[in-house]
Amino acid sequence: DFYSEAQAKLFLQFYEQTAQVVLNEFMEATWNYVTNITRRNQKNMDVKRMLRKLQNIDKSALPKKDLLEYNRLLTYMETAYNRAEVCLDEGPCLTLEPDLQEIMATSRDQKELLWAWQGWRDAVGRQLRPVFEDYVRLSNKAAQYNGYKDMGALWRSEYESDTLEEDLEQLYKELQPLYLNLHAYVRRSLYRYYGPELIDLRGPIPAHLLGNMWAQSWNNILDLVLPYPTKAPEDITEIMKIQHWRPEKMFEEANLFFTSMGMLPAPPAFWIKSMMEKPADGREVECHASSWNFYKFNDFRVKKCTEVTLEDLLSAFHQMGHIQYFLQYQNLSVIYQEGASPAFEEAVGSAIALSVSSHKYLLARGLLSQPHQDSEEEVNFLLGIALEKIAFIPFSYMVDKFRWKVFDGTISKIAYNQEWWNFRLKYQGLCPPVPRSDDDFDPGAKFHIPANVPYIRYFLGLVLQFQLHEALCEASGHVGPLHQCDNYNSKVAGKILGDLLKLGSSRPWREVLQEVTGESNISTKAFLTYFKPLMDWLVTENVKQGDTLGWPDFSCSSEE
Ligand SMILES: C[C@H](NC(=O)O)C(=O)O
Ligand SMILES: [Zn+2]
Repeated sequence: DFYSEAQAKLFLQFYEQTAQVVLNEFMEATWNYVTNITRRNQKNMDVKRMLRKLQNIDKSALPKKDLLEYNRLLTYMETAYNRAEVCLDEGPCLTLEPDLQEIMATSRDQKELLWAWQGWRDAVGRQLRPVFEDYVRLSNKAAQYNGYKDMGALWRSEYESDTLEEDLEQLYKELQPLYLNLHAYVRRSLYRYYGPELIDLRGPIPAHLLGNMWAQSWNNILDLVLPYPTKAPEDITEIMKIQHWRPEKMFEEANLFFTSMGMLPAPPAFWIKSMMEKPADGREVECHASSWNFYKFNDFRVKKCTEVTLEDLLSAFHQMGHIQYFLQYQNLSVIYQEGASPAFEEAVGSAIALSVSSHKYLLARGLLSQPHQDSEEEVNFLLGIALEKIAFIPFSYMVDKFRWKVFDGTISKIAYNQEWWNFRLKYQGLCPPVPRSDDDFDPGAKFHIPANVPYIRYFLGLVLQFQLHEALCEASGHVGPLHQCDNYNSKVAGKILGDLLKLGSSRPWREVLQEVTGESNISTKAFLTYFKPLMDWLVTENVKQGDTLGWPDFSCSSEE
């Protein structure tokens, strides 16, 4: 064998020490950059980034010249995204967070929505179009240096499966009926509000009307689509503002939930070093929310430009799920300090957030005052959750299906934008509200693409979070509909979840999943159980309205 046992141990010890130091320095430098985007920090970040790349040589054994070019491109794309803004003819410029996101979430004026939607894509997408093909070329070169045919293959290898793409297609097929019924119902509601000149009842939905810059989740248009408007739910965002919630309190709420389950509290450094709000001193920062492990005892931080809304409260729980994972596995070797798979990292916080969304929890925490929900109010409630979770199914599936085809060359650079919209039509039943050209680069308007962050983890995490939630609900002794389950205070559930997270990536994810849920594969069963009452209602409603599932009229008025 290549190493004797002793030599192998020695190597791993050496690796452990150097990796831990290099990783810590890399994270510090990158943190300094994303929380204060200046030229100097950028330079510093490049060097550190190289070290990090060199350190985990398996990730990019590129020749130095290519490595420098690759890092320059990555930094350029991410910086361009973080600095992009949309300026009014006279007066202020608007940033994505919070300005443009606020418009997309709250405006009901389609002209204003179009202005924000198009302005953002003009500001950031177009700028990245020229560099993206170099990014693709160098990504594939780096992947080939590591023995993969292209970067998509390297990304997929994270899931230790030689049937990943078939398994993903199967999960998507099982969930598609939910999406088609939600899409038809929402389209009907938007037709009532915006009228036939904007909405074709047999066509795709214009992408700027769904309450989100990328139409990836539609929770912000619940008021437009409420099944029983006379039984509208209380507005939790309003209640949070009236109760003077602050970002720090939102993270404290999440921390409290984990400790109520007997799990680990966020350490002092977290509360001191995190960036929980967009700085008021004019510093340019990367607002996209993320959690950070500094590979140094108890130094874990979150970075989020938190607004006081229900959406951001749930997002704070999502981030605290990442922090809890860091805490639980921090005594493992650096090599194992990651999730069982990236999907597990994305599922933890969101699984807890399913308890937080429950009527029972929100009532107990004083965020709702109405003691119970009748069956119609439950349909309203489930639709609210569906607008976030069911709408997200096709978006989270298609982002990397698109990128895998870009990396493997099926989608050539002259077709990037056209293919992106083909995928948006095929999977989401959306179309651009204004004609697009090949100078546009709409994929570049979504953080994860310029930031080089894989996305299929969110699709798998979406399914897995319900699977974990169901297992924890069973353990905590919940009886009744899954959507009424709240695991707050359950030490039994906390023990199961804590033991899962302590393993990091030291055990194959199928084994780990089997121990917690009894199944060794990611399964849509819990997702379908959770939404069954709503699905029955949607199917009945769509039949009553005579609505067509899907979008046989395949183009928007703007594309005629
Ligand atoms: C779902 C994904 N979440 C994240 O990046 O934390 C997103 O925002 O698109
Ligand atoms: Zn995440």
